[in-house]
Amino acid sequence: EKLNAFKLNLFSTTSSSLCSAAGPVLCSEFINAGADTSLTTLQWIMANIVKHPHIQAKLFAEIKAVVGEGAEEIKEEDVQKMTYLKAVILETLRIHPPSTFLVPHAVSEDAELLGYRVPKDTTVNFVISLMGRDPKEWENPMEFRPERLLNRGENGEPDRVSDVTAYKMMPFGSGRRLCPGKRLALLNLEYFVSNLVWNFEWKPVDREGVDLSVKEVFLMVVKNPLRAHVHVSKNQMKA
Ligand code: HEM
Repeated sequence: EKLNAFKLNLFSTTSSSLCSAAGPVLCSEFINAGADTSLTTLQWIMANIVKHPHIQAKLFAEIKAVVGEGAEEIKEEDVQKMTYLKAVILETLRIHPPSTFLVPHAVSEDAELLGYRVPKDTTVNFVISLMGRDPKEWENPMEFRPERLLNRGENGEPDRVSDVTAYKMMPFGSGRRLCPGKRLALLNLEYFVSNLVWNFEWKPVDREGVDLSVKEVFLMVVKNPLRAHVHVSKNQMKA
């Protein structure tokens, strides 16, 4: 309890006092909550990219359209222009959020949810791993189709990623306890995935395919770690 109270104080203190007094606790908190979740998600994304060559090709084409031929590294500012990349990452988080549950939440006053009465102080758990696969919300939910998360741009405007992560799927939670690392995590994933696809061509190992079975070890991880043939991309050979 003391530690939790301390952590709460941490988030409300000024950055200068954070640096001097509470920096190490904040850092370890962020490393614990941020490392495995990000790494697990990266594995799921790459597994889906290897399994679906047409998605890898479309991603490569988008990257090329943004950076042009011969670029060595995809930079932070480049990924902001890559809408399909963002949709691939979100589509992965829809089907494979690393966490099954959110941390338990509670209602601070009597509430009604979908016809159910939820009395004040009741603990509410969200099974986010099922939300993204709900056939009432998602057509053919187990199909990996990033396009479903894109809104077509009108009057020549570029496509946009639909903002569904707060209600139809919640890989980062929602509300005031929303994952504070959400933006950092997405940026990291966008950076890694774009560079991995730009610099290498990923193919499944012959006859093995890609196994998307899940293993629950606190997080929902890839049961049989991804094995793939990795080739230096033609683009980099030319460069
Ligand atoms: C793909 C990567 C990540 C996913 C899917 C993820 C997901 C989540 C989820 C579901 C929660 C619970 C939110 C809720 O109950 O409403 C959470 C909390 C948290 N996350 Fe993340 N996270 C990721 C990356 C990160 C990173 C990179 C950091 C830090 C740098 C981070 C720091 C935290 C912290 C400190 C909490 C606790 C917040 C609180 O209790 O109020 N996470 N995350």
